[in-house]
Amino acid sequence: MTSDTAEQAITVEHLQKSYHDRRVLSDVSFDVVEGEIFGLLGPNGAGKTTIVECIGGLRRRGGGSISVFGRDPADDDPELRDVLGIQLQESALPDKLTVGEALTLYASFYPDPQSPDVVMERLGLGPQRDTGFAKLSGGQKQRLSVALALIGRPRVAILDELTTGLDPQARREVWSMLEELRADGVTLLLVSHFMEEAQRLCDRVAIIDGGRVVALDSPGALAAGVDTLHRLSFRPTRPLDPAVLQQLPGVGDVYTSDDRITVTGPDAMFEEVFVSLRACGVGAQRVRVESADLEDAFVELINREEQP
Ligand SMILES: Nc1ncnc2c1ncn2[C@@H]1O[C@H](COP(=O)(O)OP(=O)(O)OP(=O)(O)O)[C@@H](O)[C@H]1O
Repeated sequence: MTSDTAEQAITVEHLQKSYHDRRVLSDVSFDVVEGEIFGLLGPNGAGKTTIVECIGGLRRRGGGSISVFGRDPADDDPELRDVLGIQLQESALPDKLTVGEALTLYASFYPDPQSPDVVMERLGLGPQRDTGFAKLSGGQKQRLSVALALIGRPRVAILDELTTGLDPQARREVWSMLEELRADGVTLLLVSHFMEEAQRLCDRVAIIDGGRVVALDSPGALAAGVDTLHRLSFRPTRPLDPAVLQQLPGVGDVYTSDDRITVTGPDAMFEEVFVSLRACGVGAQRVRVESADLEDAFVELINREEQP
């Protein structure tokens, strides 16, 4: 967690980037405080990878400024390489290079690396120590790319869709590992499409859409922003035409799945729904009520952006 005395790990101000005259980042600003897990969320093509590649010094920005612990990634400063670990969506290594060799090689680039054995163990790659890169499964390649990003004991690690392609158990193991890293004071910048991941891990998230930051806050605060939205679901005791509920004041969506009906809307809709059910002579069984979460906030923010 962050403390009052923590310094800025990453500062991005008015970042702009175009590819062949097409503007993909128009004006992106945010900062990541030392020791926090910061998430970048957004739909496909929003510009998240471009942002992290500019921060990692892998892409030249078109405008604005970036600082990583006071260093500009555009300067190709060798000290930056020692403090920053980056795992990208698709990393390719020579087919025959084994997991053990790759980690030993990468460890040799850094002044104070972690032991390849420890990292292999932590990421469950021990059994693949002597397996060549081409023979690893998609999830094993993913674990290896995370291991390579962390081997140099970075102060800040950028992880782009690190759990995509991992099975649920491996995903949870990686989450625990990230929580341990945070406890060790490592700053983490995650790009993710998994709202559950962001909600569980991130201290703050920026939602990116169309090359801009459309919201930035803690997952809880973003969810609270759409907290007027609730989801009521129940099993009707008799068949019910969903259109009856759809026309009630305040009701947003009504959908049926298996034998359940789900209705979304503000607090005030509950009474309307139950009065209407009673009027139709329909009872409600196994009633569930859920409040908005980060995913609801994400969908609402992106929809809002898409409206003319
Ligand atoms: N090398 C490139 N040349 C031209 N256009 C590119 C290049 N890389 C990315 N783009 C475009 O820039 C935009 C932003 O891409 P980017 O990969 O940063 O998005 P993203 O938010 O990471 O997407 P995703 O969630 O799908 O990974 C997209 O429209 C993409 O097509």
